Amino acid sequence: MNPRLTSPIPMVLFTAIPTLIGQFGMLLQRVDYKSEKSSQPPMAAYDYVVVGGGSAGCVVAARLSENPQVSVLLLEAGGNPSPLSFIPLATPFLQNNPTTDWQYSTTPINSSDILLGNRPLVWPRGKGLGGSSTTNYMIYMRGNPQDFDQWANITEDPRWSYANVEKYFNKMEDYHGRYERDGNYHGKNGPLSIEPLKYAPGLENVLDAVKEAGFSVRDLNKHQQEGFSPIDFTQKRGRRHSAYSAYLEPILRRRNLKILRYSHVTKIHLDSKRKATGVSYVRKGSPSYVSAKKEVIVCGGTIGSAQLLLLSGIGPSKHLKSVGVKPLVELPVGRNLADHVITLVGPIILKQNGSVPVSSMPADVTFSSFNDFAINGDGPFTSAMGLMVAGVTSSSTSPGWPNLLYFILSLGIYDGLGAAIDQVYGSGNYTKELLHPFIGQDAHFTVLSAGKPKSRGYIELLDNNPFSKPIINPQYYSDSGNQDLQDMIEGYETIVNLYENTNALGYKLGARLAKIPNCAGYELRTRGYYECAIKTAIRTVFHPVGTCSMGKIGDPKAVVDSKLRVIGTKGLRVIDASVMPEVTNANTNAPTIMIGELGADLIKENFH
Ligand SMILES: Cc1cc2nc3c(=O)[nH]c(=O)nc-3n(C[C@H](O)[C@H](O)[C@H](O)COP(=O)(O)OP(=O)(O)OC[C@H]3O[C@@H](n4cnc5c(N)ncnc54)[C@H](O)[C@@H]3O)c2cc1C
Repeated sequence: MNPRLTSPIPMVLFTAIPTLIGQFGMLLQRVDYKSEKSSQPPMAAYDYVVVGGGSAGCVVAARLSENPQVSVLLLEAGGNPSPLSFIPLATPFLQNNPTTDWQYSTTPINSSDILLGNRPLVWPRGKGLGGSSTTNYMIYMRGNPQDFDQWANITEDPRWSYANVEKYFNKMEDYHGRYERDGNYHGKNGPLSIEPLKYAPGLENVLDAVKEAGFSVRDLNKHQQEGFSPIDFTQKRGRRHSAYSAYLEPILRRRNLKILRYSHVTKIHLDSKRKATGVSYVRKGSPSYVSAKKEVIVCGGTIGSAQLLLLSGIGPSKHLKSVGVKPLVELPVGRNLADHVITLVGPIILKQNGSVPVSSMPADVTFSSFNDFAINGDGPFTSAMGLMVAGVTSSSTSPGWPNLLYFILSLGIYDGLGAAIDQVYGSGNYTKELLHPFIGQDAHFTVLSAGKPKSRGYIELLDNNPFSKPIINPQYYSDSGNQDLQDMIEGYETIVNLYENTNALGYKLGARLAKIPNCAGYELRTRGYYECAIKTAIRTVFHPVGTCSMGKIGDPKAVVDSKLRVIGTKGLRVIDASVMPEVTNANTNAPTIMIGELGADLIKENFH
């Protein structure tokens, strides 16, 4: 037993934290809601109307309004980022929280051999300025160069090749990460601050094991190749640095940029020539309309953008008719939904007869660690869920192009950890019960993800009410060749070897994978066991993309062209994660911000 994990903080108090944070968040939001009064009412028309102030929307609004000659309106359904969002340690409490999150869930994942079967999965999406970049885990990863070359192939537009998008990554970065001294590969002086991992008990053991297992420890953002690395985060002085902090906060007083919060856009209006003329929105309960003189730019994210296009009559006509929306433009909106499905490998119990350094939220929350955070931007408060190492490897089907993604978490098991994980995923009491026998033990977990999944899901409208949550069916593991599952099994084996068959972790720390009760019938460390474990707790790592995919005209999957213009319309673009035709083998915030930068340049081509 590790005494740090059976903290002196009474558990009743600790497990009450999510509720307290929820109540506090509600209070803050009430104040923020009341404060949303425009000193000047919005104008009747703007050159550009941007819908959604998330990762991409903040970039687009900021870059377009750099030109004082153009007027820009940004409409965001939520409010300002919650003050809690700046504290990385509080990240898990921002999800599934009505003040910061849309609280979407999927259709029930139904398969008889899935323990979480017939249960919808929680699908968090950030609500408010900064969007999901204000609620995410801040991991900074560009993706593999081949991921972007794949987009260039699909669109037949070299703008999306890595050779071209690299300059946009450099433009957005103010890089002070782990590899700062490693040449000029990263951008400096861009708006988005990137810092190295600051709190990671047990990191050296993992890095030693990685090398023993034959992998390199290398910068995964430098022409991504197989390997592992301590994670770089979008933080500034240890605080979250979201798209809001990076792009909008510094320009809030710009005169040609109007931001309206608590403004939910309900419809895009198209004239008889399919030109976008403006949008309807509901601001603090009151309906309104605003005209767009040049363009409407939809940045509502993978769910929000698809939903808004569908509500506006852009999508599969059969579906639109079935929910009472008049079809105007036939496009596969909402289809081609790709996401990084995950399994949580663990708990991996470390050293049975003594303790090793691991992070533990109750023990980490001390006055002195808070001070360290407030004054130095350092210490446990900079850490979200004990995240410390990321990795990418190639399965046997994808040599030379990594298609598996790993995140290693140092997380000792305290009473309340299982409930915190269940809160994030909406997985009932599954994790709480799984971890209960191990309370007080040092542990790691690995989030293992199919980084280049073949399975595709869809988003549809439930009805024609813009405030109804859409139907989300991710259809994980539905690919015809069963490739996603086979890749995940290989990834599982990689992690078990890393922990159990290396000196640094297996021998010195006695790392052992704990068995999942649901898979008791399978021998541990067999493919049968891995398959059972993977299917037992299917979850997301929150990277849905592709519902407004870009492609060349005539491509049956394409919703926007390579300039991100909605096909068959005028004056209407989508710029956000939904346009990725294939997900990158990486977290999706960095590529989405890059899409915002490149997309803004595409619009600027028409400035003169
Ligand atoms: C819990 C979580 C953890 C994640 N962790 C990471 C991570 O560690 N690293 C990483 O790189 N990526 C991570 N991601 C993914 C990444 O944050 C997203 O891919 C990225 O933020 C998507 O950006 P976006 O602009 O497409 O959408 P969003 O950032 O979600 O922005 C969409 C915005 O539009 C607004 N909106 C939607 N509909 C409307 C409407 N009708 N009217 C007005 N406004 C509207 C929303 O409120 C929101 O502000 C995570 C995501 C989540 C949810």
